[in-house]
Amino acid sequence: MTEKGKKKADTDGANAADDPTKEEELYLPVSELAVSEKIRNFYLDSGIQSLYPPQSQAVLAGLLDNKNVMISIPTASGKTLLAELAMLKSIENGGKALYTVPLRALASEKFRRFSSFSKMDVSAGISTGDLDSADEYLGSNDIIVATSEKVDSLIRNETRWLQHISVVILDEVHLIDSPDRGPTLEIIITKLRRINPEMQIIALSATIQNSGEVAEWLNASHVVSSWRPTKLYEGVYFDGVYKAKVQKPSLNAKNNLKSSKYSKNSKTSKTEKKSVDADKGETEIKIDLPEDPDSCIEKEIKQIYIGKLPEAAVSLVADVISDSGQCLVFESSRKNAVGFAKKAAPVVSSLLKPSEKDELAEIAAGITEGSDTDIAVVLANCILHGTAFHHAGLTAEQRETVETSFLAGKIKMISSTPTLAAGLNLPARRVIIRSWRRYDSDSGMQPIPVMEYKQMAGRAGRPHLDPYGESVLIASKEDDVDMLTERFIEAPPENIESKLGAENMVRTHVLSTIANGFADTREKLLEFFKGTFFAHQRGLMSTIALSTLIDKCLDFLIENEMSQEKRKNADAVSEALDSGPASSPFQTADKISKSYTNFNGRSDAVLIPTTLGSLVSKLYIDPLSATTLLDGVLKSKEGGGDPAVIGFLHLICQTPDMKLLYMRSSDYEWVQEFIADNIEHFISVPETTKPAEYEWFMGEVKTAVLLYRWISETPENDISKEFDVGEGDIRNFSETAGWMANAASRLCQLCGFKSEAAALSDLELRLQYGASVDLLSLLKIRGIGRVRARKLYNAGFKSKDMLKKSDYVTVAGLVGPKIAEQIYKETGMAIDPEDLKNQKKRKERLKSPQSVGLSAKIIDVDAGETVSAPAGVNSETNGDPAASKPKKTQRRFDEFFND
Ligand SMILES: Nc1ncnc2c1ncn2[C@@H]1O[C@H](COP(=O)(O)OP(=O)(O)OP(=O)(O)O)[C@@H](O)[C@H]1O
Repeated sequence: MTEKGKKKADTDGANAADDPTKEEELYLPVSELAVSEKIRNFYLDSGIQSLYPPQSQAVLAGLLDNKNVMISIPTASGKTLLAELAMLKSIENGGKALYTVPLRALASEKFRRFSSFSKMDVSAGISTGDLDSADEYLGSNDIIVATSEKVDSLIRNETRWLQHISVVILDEVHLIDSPDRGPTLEIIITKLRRINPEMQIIALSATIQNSGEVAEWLNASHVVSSWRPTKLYEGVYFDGVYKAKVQKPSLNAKNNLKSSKYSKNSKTSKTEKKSVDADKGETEIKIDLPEDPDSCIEKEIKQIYIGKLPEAAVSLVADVISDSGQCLVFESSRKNAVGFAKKAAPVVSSLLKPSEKDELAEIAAGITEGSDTDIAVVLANCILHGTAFHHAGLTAEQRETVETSFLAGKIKMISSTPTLAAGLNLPARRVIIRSWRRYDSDSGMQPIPVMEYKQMAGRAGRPHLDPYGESVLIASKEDDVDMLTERFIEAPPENIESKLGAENMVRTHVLSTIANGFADTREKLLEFFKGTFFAHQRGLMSTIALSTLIDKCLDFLIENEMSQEKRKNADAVSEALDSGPASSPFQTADKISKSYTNFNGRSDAVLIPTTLGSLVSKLYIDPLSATTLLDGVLKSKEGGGDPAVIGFLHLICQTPDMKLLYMRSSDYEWVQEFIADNIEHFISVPETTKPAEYEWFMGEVKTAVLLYRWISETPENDISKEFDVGEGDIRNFSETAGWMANAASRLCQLCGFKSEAAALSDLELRLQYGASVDLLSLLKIRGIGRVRARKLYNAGFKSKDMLKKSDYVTVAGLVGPKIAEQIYKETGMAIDPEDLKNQKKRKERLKSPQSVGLSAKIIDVDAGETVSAPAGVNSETNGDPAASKPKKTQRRFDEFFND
């Protein structure tokens, strides 16, 4: 650190961040940062000369001095850079960093970024393995990226390198508010703080109302700012007019940027003019209002007249794309997201250049190469026209293609469900929030939360690319304009609230807390939970709620033999110490406290995890799932054993860890019939006289049938149509079911139920690959997949061993050269060089001048069987680039806009 920089950090510390008069510190030069020259040069070389004002604040608040900092600043204002600086500084001091994210896709994005740190000799790893593995091999990395669920499982599996973490980054910490993910996030923070009391915590969040409360909980300096690198206009569109306001940068809510040595944009132009498209009759008026004396936020208003197409949102999309911008449209449902991408496609297509169309055709071809489902074809068709949709029903690969093609500027518009708002960094010039209401099963259509609106709106304005961003709410009547402005644009975001009070959440975390030795008495359990945000936020009230919940959960765990309660006496204490997970790195010497006090009137006893309890904790399943699975297997054994696959699948669907498909009115008849036909295969069937239970049972059966179709090799497209789900949903269902099958198998092993353990282990593999049992031997070859495995099997190659008798050309003809090479490598066979030469020649022929271009790309895939078609397809295109579309895509193209 330079002397000057050091002095500032020492003397000013966190207080400087609260002092708006110290403007010269607002744009801290990178060259003066208290990090090594190597790190400074890395950023200087990438064009970052100085820190943005909120970033400077964070540094002054102790980011580089091992202090905890809670940073609540808008999207794209440079949070990741702050996380990087804190991590690099800590690593420089001999530490190790853990970067936690809410989504796997985000983990990959961050991992890609941190991999570029190899230039500074800093290594990065990503922990995406199964939720029951310790991933010890990652310990050699300086930075490890993981989702919060994965971190929770690493703690449960007592991963050793966790003890060496010197800085943890909590990305999107406002997700503490999420009922699904929030409790786990709170618990991992609480546990990590116990494991490494000296660890620095950097919490990153979008602007939320009560970030101060989170900062207090984390004992962190608080940096809050509405400063953005690009201006964000927030407004409402009605009847051809978009009226918007922009809020000028505000630091710590009260700071006002004045001109200074480092401030670059202290004044914004008052009379900027946008180019006017005469055809559309577009004009722009901007009026600067005087400073608002209360908030010190300057307001600027603009009004744009947008050419009216029959659909307002399409006009807004066309307007921004014709001005070289890109657009994100948020919808309330998947159906609407797909519908709007289709609706906007012809208009967007008319604005594309021929070269852009060619690029899009290649991307579309990639989509149809990867999947044969109807939805993939619709997506490919949209992409050909420059639009796309994005929702959880798409596969991870499809979503990634849409995201990267949008980031590269090729796809011009994405219409998406709100999941994208909380996800990747996908900024656009204009964000349109087409549906500001969403359906709620309890209360019907309801306005979305302000925080969600702000997250969506905040995606507008790409730093370094767009001069400004615009968010647009669409009013359907004039009266709605003011209402929408007040309800969303001018409203503060809601407070975030802990969701840890739910019994199922507490149950699973009580078990893991005992299993890892974080607490061994009821009192210590309560003490542990007092370290959570739930307890911090609720204060004294939480003690009553928590002690009642903990008692209830402990009763369940003791009754189901996952924990034992031993009364205090010398034997019990030594027994507890002996029988606990002695190798746990997290247990401290004071594991068994000398003084036991009564807890809630219960006995002063030691809590010990049983072997079953420890296993359930490591398997990362709800303890209730474990009892459901074990009870089911026991019941099936009592009934003679050997249940059919559908029986096991239904058992898995009975666990609380599985999400279920909804019953539609058209489902009742066939599900009832299916139950009647297979009644003897179900391990338990509720009585029809209990309608609520029976209704639930039918949902479980419906989900089990989907899984059954998947493992019976029913094509994905057929499953999609039958159950009205996307390919991504099929993968999610089968992945969770596979995880439960694995857990069930391990539980059976523990209980000595060998044949059930083996059957469930086979089922896990089948769920993983979506294939019948006869393919299992082949499916163990990496990257082979169920379709290729079936081709090999049908050609007589029924196992790895039988493949050893094959010749390369035949195998390559069946599965394509790449996979054939992989098979040969894995089975230890050598490829005859002559065979390889012939194969290459064949490939070259396919790349002949007639085959070049899109059609070659589509046809020349690695699945050998399709390679015979290029000439026919190419002759169809007749050299016309517009006709260079995938055959399949074109075939279904006519139907595309008609439904
Ligand atoms: N001080 C800076 N000077 C110039 N560019 C910067 C600076 N800080 C960050 N950036 C750039 O701004 C862009 C957005 O930064 P970043 O991704 O860190 O924002 P973010 O707040 O993490 O966004 P999000 O909320 O979407 O995750 C990146 O391209 C980054 O390189």
